[in-house]
Amino acid sequence: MSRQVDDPLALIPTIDIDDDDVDVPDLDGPDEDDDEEELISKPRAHKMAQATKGKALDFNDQFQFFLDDPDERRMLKGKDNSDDYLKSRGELSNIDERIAELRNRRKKKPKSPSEVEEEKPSTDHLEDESYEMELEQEPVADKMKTKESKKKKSLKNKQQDEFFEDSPAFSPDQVFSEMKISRPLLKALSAMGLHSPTPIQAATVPIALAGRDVCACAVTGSGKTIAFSLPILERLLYKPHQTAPCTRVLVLAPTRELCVQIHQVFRQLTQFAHNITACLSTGGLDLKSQEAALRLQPDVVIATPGRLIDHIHNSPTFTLQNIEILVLDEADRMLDEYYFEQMKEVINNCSRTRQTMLFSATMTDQIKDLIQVSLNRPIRLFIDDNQSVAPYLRQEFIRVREHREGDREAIVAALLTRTFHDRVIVFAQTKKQCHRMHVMLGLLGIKIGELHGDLNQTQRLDTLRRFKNEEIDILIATDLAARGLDIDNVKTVINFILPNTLKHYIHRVGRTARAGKTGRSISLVGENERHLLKDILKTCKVPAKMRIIPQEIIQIFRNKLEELEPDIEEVLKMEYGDKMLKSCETQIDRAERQLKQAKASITAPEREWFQTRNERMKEQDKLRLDTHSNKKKKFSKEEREEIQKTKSTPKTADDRVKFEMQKVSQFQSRHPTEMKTKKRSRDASSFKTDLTLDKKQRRSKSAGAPPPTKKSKR
Ligand SMILES: Nc1ncnc2c1ncn2[C@@H]1O[C@H](COP(=O)(O)OP(=O)(O)OP(=O)(O)O)[C@@H](O)[C@H]1O
Repeated sequence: MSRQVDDPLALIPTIDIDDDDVDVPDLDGPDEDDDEEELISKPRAHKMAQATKGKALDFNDQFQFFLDDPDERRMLKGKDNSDDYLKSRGELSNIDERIAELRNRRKKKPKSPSEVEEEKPSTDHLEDESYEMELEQEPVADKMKTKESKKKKSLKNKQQDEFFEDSPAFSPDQVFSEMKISRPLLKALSAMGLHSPTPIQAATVPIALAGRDVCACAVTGSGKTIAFSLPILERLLYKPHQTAPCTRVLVLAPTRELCVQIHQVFRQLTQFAHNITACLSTGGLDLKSQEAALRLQPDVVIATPGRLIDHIHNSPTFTLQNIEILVLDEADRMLDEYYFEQMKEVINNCSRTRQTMLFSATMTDQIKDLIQVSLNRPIRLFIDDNQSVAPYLRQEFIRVREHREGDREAIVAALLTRTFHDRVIVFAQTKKQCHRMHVMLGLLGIKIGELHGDLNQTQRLDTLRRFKNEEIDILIATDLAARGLDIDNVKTVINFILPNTLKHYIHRVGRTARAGKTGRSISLVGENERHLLKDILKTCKVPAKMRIIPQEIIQIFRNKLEELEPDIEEVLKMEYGDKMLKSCETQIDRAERQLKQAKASITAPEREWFQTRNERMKEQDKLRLDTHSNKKKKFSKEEREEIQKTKSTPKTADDRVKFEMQKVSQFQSRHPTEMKTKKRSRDASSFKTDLTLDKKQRRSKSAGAPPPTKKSKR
């Protein structure tokens, strides 16, 4: 391993990423393509484990996060959050029971030739060269372009260098006991089966302990959570609060699932340090019990931005004024989408003397703006370049030919029934497609669960729990599951469609090959996605593979899925009926509650929010990918009939893929070249001004401004 501390522009290569140096296990074995289906079967998996044995000494294969935390389950209080309640309402099991019923009905029929064929083992074919050829075919002009952009980049890097400081050298062969960490934490690490720090941990802990701001970037699954948790806990242990208890640490993360996971790591690390308290504050969990927990002034709060802002404005005793350490985990994702304004609000509410640590597996330009304004002389810890996938990830691609886009569902069905039977995450672009594939693959007899934003929090956590506990083999998810989730032993990630950007791709495939383990990603690539494929291939350190599934197999699965279509429709229709019924019941419940409150003349105080209703709706409209708006549009009779007609015509496999593609391209046109648009940089600079103003200035700014808009009623 080499270190480049004297070159301030360079990344700190704690993991050497040159092809020559990386000890990548030979996942391919002998180049016998016909044996490919064995790769995931048990004997081969064992072989893979053997092959990597001893090559990833930084990681402990045995370590696991706690899966069923009683405290988190307690948080899921109230009827919305009780498993039993949902089961009694049939919400958790209904869909799977219906699928099972329809399968039983089908089983009674004799097997069709397609079913016989479907059960035959895979004869997929793997090729190396095709994509290499593709790279060779790149026009010279492209290469020139790359050189040019490198030049620009180095200029920009120069400017950034004046801002960043470099990390002091650290020993890559350290063990935790050699670091300045207190006994209770060392004991906890040892109980978790962790003995030596990963490179990002070895680099971060001493710097963070010295109180410096940190900007860290390391590949997915490299142990970033413990990298920031350890110094935080050490500081809390070493420097207990002087006066009354108060919240001293805030960890912000983009998804509720990720917060739950970080909370679990804190609980594990504090198992021998009972005086440190950590509390979750995320949407979807019971508001009242969270308020009660926050009133106790926990040392650490782990939160998603939205719910935290709610507490800042509506929980009287809760304040961020005493925050000593702020962690922004998966910071780039939080700046995307709906979190932009909310991040501003949270950071502005934190004490200005805080230490800030920013972590991400990928860096964007927008995040660099955030770093400039919210971090103070940060130390830059870039363990890998910011476009790396995990070192032991094997990347495969399946070409979807032009005019054959409708094959995608059949291809995924073929992969899951013939080759990749368990520990697989399939990513789709939309919630609708996720749900449809749950039904479709369930009807094929696959034990599957879905994870996306249309589910309530209990359902989301329950699906995750079932997948972690291996009660289901396949998880089908949107990008909600792409960030930060650490699920043990995910063998394969399948992209039904390539995601919006390279960054999204890196995070998706980062759900496998974690903590020094091996893993595989398989992405379906159509003609429209070739530009992103090229970008991916440029970043490949290990040659990518092209998987070819024989067209006759795909056709068999297409026929099979067409046969299943009436059953899929039936399940979806039944569900729609249930949904309508449930929505009526909810409305009745709400009306009854309002009536009761009116009678008792109790009106619950309205909750405050930092934006007015109008501002919020405007922001949501701006961020929406489709043309649908919050404002109710009045349609003419003809328009209504037309909408009804398109809604009722059954969609074909091609239509569905087109819809998915449309979503991807809507995102890309909204974020051309990953948020480098003028509009976005304007947004970022406004962020800059807002953040550099101190509280007094902000108050006088809003006093001088036209009518104050912030702090509206929610
Ligand atoms: N020092 C260590 N030794 C062995 N295993 C470790 C160590 N630190 C963390 N791990 C393991 O690494 C896995 C990934 O950790 P973590 O989720 O923090 O990664 P991450 O870098 O945050 O990933 P992502 O970018 O996807 O969020 C955890 O399951 C944990 O088991």
